[in-house]
Amino acid sequence: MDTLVLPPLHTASGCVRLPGSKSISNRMLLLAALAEGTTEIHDVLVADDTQVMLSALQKLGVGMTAIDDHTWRIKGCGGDFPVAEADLFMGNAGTVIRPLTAALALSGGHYRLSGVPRMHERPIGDLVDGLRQIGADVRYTGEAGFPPLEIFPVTIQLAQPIRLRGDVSSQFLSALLMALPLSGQAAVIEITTELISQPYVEITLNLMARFGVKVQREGWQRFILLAGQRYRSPGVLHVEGDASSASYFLAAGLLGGGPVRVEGVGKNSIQGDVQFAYALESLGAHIVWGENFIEAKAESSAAEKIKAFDLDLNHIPDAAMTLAVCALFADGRCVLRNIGSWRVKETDRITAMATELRKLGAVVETGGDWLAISPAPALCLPCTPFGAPSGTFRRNVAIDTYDDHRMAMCFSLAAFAGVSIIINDPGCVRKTFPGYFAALAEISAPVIALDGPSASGKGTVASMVAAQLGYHYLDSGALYRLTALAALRAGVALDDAPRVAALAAALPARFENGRVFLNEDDVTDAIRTEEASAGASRVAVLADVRAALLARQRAWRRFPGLVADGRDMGSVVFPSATVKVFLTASAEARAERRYKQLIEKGSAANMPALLHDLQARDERDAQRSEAPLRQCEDALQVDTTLMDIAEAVNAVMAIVEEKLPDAV
Ligand SMILES: Nc1ncnc2c1ncn2[C@@H]1O[C@H](COP(=O)(O)OP(=O)(O)O)[C@@H](O)[C@H]1O
Ligand SMILES: Nc1ccn([C@H]2C[C@H](O)[C@@H](COP(=O)(O)OP(=O)(O)O)O2)c(=O)n1
Repeated sequence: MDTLVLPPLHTASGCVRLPGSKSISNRMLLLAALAEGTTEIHDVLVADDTQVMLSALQKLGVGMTAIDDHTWRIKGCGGDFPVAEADLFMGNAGTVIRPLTAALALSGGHYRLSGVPRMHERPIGDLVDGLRQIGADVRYTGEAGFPPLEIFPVTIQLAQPIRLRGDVSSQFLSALLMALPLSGQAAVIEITTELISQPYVEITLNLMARFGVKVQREGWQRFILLAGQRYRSPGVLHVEGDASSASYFLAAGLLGGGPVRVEGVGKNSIQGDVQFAYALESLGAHIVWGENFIEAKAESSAAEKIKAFDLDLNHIPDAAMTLAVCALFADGRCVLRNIGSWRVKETDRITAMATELRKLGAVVETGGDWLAISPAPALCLPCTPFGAPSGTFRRNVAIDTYDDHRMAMCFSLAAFAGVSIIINDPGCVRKTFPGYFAALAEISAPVIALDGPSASGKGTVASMVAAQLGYHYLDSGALYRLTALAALRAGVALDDAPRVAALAAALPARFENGRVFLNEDDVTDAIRTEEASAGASRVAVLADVRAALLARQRAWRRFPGLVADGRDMGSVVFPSATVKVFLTASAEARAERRYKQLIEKGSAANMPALLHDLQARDERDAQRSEAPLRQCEDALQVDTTLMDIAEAVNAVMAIVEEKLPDAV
């Protein structure tokens, strides 16, 4: 089994672009297929659960074109699927099997629906009961009440109101609501129990309205559809970012100090899970709401724990899992209430959560629909950006994830206790967020930033420190050199900012085993020539070029950590770096090093000319308006004039040991 070792995490800050919402993506894809006309859907989530929907619709003969990875053009079939008989694989995607079962039951075809073994343990009886009341012929081919299912063609009768339970999953109601307009008849649904997870039903009603179908609702008990309503394509739609996925990063903003901003959801989101931000506020987070972002940071910078909570979380069952892990950091017993739906999700989440939290040392009590978590006294930690005593937390615990993406994602937050955590089968996040760990690393993986002038030894020292720690290494200067080389080769003037920036943004660069490639061309030596060095220094003054390279540099921040060298690593690219070193040496010492380097390579070298060039480059790097070379206030200086390489490495390692003791 694959495992991922997360390093101890201490701080989190930065910005995360969220993947598209799963709930919205799958509803929009289905409604577009059921509509008349063509719909273009942008920002669709690319993950297992949406792939299940796309594959099923494709198999049903719906006309679909991928414009790019995240954009689909769907030619609606008005509910008349061109393929009238099919076997459809539903994986473990509840947001696919429930609505498709209802839509297919009303479509007049013959279909078989099955999924992974866990899907065959997840109840669907309430929906089937609802469908049978209107004459649908849906049969269980395994155990009664559970998939797999077989659906036969019938004539639908909507004379009586449909009586439906709403206390196991709100998806049964969403599924019926989305399917009923296919009948063209008037319909009434009466909910016979409490309706859980109501905000998800609101998403359904909202999206149906965008496709032209209005549902009248009397409280959460009665839903009325007038006759003759048909879905019509609204043209172009955009999927919001996933609010459940946002919860991990917002929680990281609290546990790791923040601020952490998630982009793609905001104050006008139609997803109920944005309410998680209010829950987090009650734990001590400071939240800022924007049109298209939410930002979280710890309210206080003093050493304190997060506040214990007792919350009814029925409205945010998915994001609530994130709160369960936050409870490890609380100042007392925390209670999560009204979360019975956890029992029928990807796994029995109440049992799974309790088992894994106990491994970390928490005392956990469970009930049918609740969970109480008391951090063991040893776990009552101060919020970590302010110095958690990591010796008190169980370290290197291996967390089982039960093929449940949310178990993997929420338990990653336990690393903010300042201990390493092992995530078993981390790949299960592919269900809704394949890039989750990369995104978490970009805001939280430890960074050691080494800045300084040319030939101070940055590259040599940074790569050796990275090797000692097992960290990744970013030679940011190489990106400027590659940009200059690409421009020289393409005949683009080095001061033509827009064109050089375009080259920088699309740089087909690869770093492999110490070699550097532009496309398939090994340019390791070519970027070190004097021409490329002078060119790099010229393109580095262009603001557009620096902006174009920013995201690329930040993407190097991966687990277990990064050593980055350059001119602005600590000031601009990684301002939250845990360790910042300014490496320097006298101009004479640096010129002498370059001289030796050239002689060793067998190149001609002239000491006075080298010194002159180096001073000119220092001047240009220091005087430019964009990210000039300077020592940050929070950087420690290491002057290597009188040090050899080993001494310089030791000097930097001594700083690392003090600032990042658990890395060494
Ligand atoms: N402390 C040092 N003492 C002597 N030579 C050094 C030292 N640090 C680096 N060098 C040598 O100086 C040259 C330039 O070092 P490099 O790491 O490329 O500097 P930078 O990345 O700062 O431009 C290399 O040949 C390297 O071996
Ligand atoms: N983060 C960075 C890294 C390099 N640069 C500029 C500074 C130099 O002129 C070029 C090449 O950088 P590099 O570190 O490879 O150069 P030296 O080895 O220090 O001579 O790019 C920058 O502006 N910002």
